[in-house]
Amino acid sequence: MAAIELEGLTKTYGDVQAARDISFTVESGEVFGYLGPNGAGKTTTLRMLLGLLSPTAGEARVLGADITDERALIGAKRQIGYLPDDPQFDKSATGREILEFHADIKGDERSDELLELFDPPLERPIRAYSHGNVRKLGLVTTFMHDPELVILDEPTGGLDPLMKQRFAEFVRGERERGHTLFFSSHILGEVRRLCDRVGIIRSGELVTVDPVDALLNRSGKVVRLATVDPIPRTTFERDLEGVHDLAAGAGVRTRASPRGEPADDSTAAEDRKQRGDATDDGVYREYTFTFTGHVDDLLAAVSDVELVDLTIEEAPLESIFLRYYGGDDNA
Ligand SMILES: Nc1ncnc2c1ncn2[C@@H]1O[C@H](COP(=O)(O)OP(=O)(O)OP(=O)(O)O)[C@@H](O)[C@H]1O
Repeated sequence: MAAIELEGLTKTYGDVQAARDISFTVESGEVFGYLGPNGAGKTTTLRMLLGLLSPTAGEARVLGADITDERALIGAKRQIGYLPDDPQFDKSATGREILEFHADIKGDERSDELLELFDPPLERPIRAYSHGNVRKLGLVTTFMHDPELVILDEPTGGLDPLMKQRFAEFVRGERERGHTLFFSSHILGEVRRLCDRVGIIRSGELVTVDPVDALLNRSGKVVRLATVDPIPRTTFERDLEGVHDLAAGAGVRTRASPRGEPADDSTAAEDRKQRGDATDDGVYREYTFTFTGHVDDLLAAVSDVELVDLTIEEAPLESIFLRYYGGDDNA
C-alpha cells in the first residue's frame, strides 16, 4: 500500500499558488525527499497532508486516510509522526514535561533510545532552549510512539554536524525496519545521502520525481582540474562526453596549496618563488566544468596529463534547476 498519495493537491493564498496540482505517491517503506528552495511550497504540502491546512483543490491520502476526513485522519495519525519546521512547544514547560505530555497522548515506545541518540537537555524550560535543542527534542517527540510513517519538515535545520550524522544513521536504521519517511529539505546533499526517491518542487509545482541516483546522474558533478600543461579543447569538446559550461584559465599555484592567486598576480608569484614553494614557472592551467559523463572516462581522458589538482563535487541544487528546468530558482 502507498503510504502517501497526492492527486492534484492545490493550495492558493489569494494570488499566491503555494502548491499547484501536485500528484505523486510515497510507497510504504520508502525514504522520500521533498526538495525545493525557500518558498517553493514544501511546508504548505506537508501541512495539508497532516490536515493542518485545507486544500483549495485536489485530494490526498495518508496511510489510506483521506486528509479531509477528520475522523479517518485522527485514526491514521496514531501511526504518524510529524516534525514541523518550527515545533511550538509550551515555553514554560521543561523538556521532560513535554515528553511526559506526548507520552500520555501518543504513547512511548522508545524515548530512552531516542534520548540517548539526540540528547536534548530535559530539565530546563523550553524558553531556554536553543533552536538546535528544540529540534532535538522534536525528533524525540516525533519518533517516540514508533510510528510507521514519519513526516518531517527540514529535520536537520539547526543541528550541528555530529547530530546531522546521527540523524542520518538513524534514518538508515528506520528504513531497514521498513518504516516510511517523507521529509522536506532544500539541501541536495542531505537528500542524496538519505533518500530512495526525491520529488523536486519549485514555485509551487512538482518538477520531477526521480530515484535519487537518476537525479544525480542528470544533475552531474562540478569538476575542477588544474594541470601543469594545457589540455587541448578537443579533449573536452570531442573526446569526452558530458562536459558542459567549460571555463578555462590559468593560476599560480603551489603543490601544497593548489588554489592560489591568479596568474597575473606577479607579486604573489615572485613571493612564492623567493620562498621556493612554487614549481617550475608556477603557472598552472585550470579547467572548470559540469560533468554528466562517467568518472572513469574523465580519469582516462586526463591520464597522460600531469595533474596538480582534481576535485569532483556534487552539483549545487541551483545548477540543477538551471540546467534542467530553466530560469532562476527563486520561488
Ligand atoms: N499563510 C500564508 N499566506 C500567504 N502566503 C503564504 C502563506 N503561507 C505560505 N505562503 C506562501 O506560499 C509559498 C510557499 O510557502 P511554503 O512555506 O510552503 O514554502 P517552503 O518550500 O516550505 O519554504 P521554506 O523552505 O522557506 O520553508 C510562499 O510563496 C509563501 O510566501
